[in-house]
Amino acid sequence: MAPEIPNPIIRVRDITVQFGSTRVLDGLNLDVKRGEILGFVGPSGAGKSVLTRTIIGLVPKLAGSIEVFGVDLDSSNTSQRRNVERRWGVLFQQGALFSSLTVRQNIQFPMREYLRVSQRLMDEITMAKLAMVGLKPEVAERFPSELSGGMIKRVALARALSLDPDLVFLDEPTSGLDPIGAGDFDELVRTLQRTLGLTVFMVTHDLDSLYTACDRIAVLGNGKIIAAGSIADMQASQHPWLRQYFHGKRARAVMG
Ligand SMILES: Nc1ncnc2c1ncn2[C@@H]1O[C@H](COP(=O)(O)OP(=O)(O)OP(=O)(O)O)[C@@H](O)[C@H]1O
Repeated sequence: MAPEIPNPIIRVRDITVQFGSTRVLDGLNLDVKRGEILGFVGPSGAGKSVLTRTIIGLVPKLAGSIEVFGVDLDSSNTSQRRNVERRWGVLFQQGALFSSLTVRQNIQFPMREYLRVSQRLMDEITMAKLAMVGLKPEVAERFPSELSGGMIKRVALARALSLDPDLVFLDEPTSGLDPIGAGDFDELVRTLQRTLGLTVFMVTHDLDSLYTACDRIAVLGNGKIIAAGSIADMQASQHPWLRQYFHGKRARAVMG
């Protein structure tokens, strides 16, 4: 386990998650620092999405505690929990936009849930968010089926940013994008993190993202964090999975 971080934005302690008799997370501990982009990696099926969904409350845990912004999510009341939820945004795997809603309606979805503002103000915020993620205003009236994969990711990011969050969860944001599209997306996330002071929890398989966008990396294996640190720490690790991942053929291609 990596050393504890003072006043982390997310503090996960001894989390255990099980489906039937299959234990996916097994006493996992993790801290996420304020203002960092944490890249969360690990073998396919290790439980990266499960941890993300457990932190945001979509998957029940068997044991352990989760604090976000210093609030223990189990002992908080409904209004405290809503206050925490209002301060995070989520980009789910595959973008997960509502297919029957336009881009504008998708981006306004969290606003309707959490804000009490006029339609006109919501429309103004929507246009600002579209510009923020590099999309033209006319995209607002399109449906998800009329967008490219890269545009869908950008709209999903705009939706995640709709409530001006302090923290965003990105679950494989560059999956399905070509290398140029993925590189552009990483750069966008980096720029937004710097300009908005965001903390970013990013599940990824993309080595380029780890090198170009992430400040720190945490690796999941056998239900626990097996390593956490900088890219240099990962490269120096003797753990077999890390050696394969950071020194294998794909890594050599990324490193040139
Ligand atoms: N709701 C569920 N019910 C039963 N099993 C589940 C459920 N959600 C996830 N799992 C199982 O938990 C394990 C971890 O899944 P998860 O999607 O978190 O992996 P991952 O590390 O994100 O993988 P990938 O990198 O391939 O996306 C898998 O074996 C999956 O089948």
